[in-house]
Amino acid sequence: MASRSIRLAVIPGDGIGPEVVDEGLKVLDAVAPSSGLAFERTSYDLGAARWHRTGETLPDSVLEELRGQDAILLGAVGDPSVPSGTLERGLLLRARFELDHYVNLRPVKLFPGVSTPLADVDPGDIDMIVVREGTEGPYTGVGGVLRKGTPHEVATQESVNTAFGVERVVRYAFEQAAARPRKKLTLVHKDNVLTFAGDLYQRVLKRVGAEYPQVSTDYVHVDAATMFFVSQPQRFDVVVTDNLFGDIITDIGAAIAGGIGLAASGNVNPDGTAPSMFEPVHGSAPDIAGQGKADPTATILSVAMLLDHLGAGDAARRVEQAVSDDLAERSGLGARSTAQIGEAIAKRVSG
Ligand SMILES: NC(=O)c1ccc[n+]([C@@H]2O[C@H](COP(=O)([O-])OP(=O)(O)OC[C@H]3O[C@@H](n4cnc5c(N)ncnc54)[C@H](O)[C@@H]3O)[C@@H](O)[C@H]2O)c1
Ligand SMILES: CC(C)[C@H](C(=O)O)[C@@H](O)C(=O)O
Ligand SMILES: [Mg+2]
Repeated sequence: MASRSIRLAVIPGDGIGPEVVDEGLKVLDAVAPSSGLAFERTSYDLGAARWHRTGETLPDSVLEELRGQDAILLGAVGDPSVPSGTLERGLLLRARFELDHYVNLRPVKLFPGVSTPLADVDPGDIDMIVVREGTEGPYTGVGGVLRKGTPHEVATQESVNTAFGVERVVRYAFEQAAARPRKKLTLVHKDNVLTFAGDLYQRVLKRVGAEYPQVSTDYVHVDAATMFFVSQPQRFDVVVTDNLFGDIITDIGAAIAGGIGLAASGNVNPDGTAPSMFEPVHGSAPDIAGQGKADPTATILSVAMLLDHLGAGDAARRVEQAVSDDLAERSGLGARSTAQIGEAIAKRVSG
């Protein structure tokens, strides 16, 4: 069978980013020959080291190169030696915004044999997808500061929500819900306080929902959602929420599903006007960087999402199965290094 050629951009980034990406690529190399895809990889030197050297975060020329790729795999960005926000906004958010990643897809699933801090959880109780809006909300950078450094300083950070932006992400979430057995979509917001944005989300949910009579909908305030994630995770099937709420609840989602080292994500451009970008939910973890302690599983599961996105569903399922088998045996294996976990999963995929 002739393989379809895929241009894959790899952005290892900072801290544990390069360590976990190495393992993700080992697994990709193991599955690629039987995936129907042939990957041509280009690695991009972006992150703290480049910023120190050149002052650049994501130069226009690199952004244009990224646009020409079919998909992107990213490790993590951010480093204590760089002012907070410089790389997060200048590199990661710039890529998400410029490449119109309006869906930030974050599955929250407890794999068999993985321990969760929650008591009395049955298999299947933690199995949801968070559809986080990716290009709007409080993330756009609208706002500013007056009288900085004085006792009268005023800092504003506005949440931008457009009918266009809300409708497209809500519609995507309905499509996800319609394709799942439970067919349930929960809007998570804070419409009792953020009345303008919350009301827009509510009206769009109702209007678009009329086209999906088979999907049941409900609404949970974000503060209550943080509680229900921990006390009744089985309430949730597909969740749609804004950019900031989605950021916060998916770290909780990671914690209930076995830890941040297992949480995968895709920054998806569903219209295909630019490449989608896959990355673990976690950050650069400076506290453990360079020690071989990082769990590469989140990145490996992000590789599975990347394969799925590229139409290689069978290969994606094989990677997920290999991860699931590895996780099922993990508790008996003692501590393993980043590379040992990656190699064990790659071996399962190959053989
Ligand atoms: N997508 C991204 O690139 C991304 C996401 C989150 C945070 N960040 C950035 O990363 C830096 C650190 O942020 P933070 O400390 O809030 O979040 P973090 O996710 O990097 O780390 C939080 C905690 O989780 C642990 N952890 C994270 N990933 C792990 C893994 N794979 N295996 C084992 N343990 C893991 C860390 O050791 C740390 O104790 C900051 O600069 C932040 O802005 C980047
Ligand atoms: C680093 C930061 C910009 C990012 C976000 O807030 O989206 C991160 O926390 C994430 O969850 O991917
Ligand atoms: Mg986050």
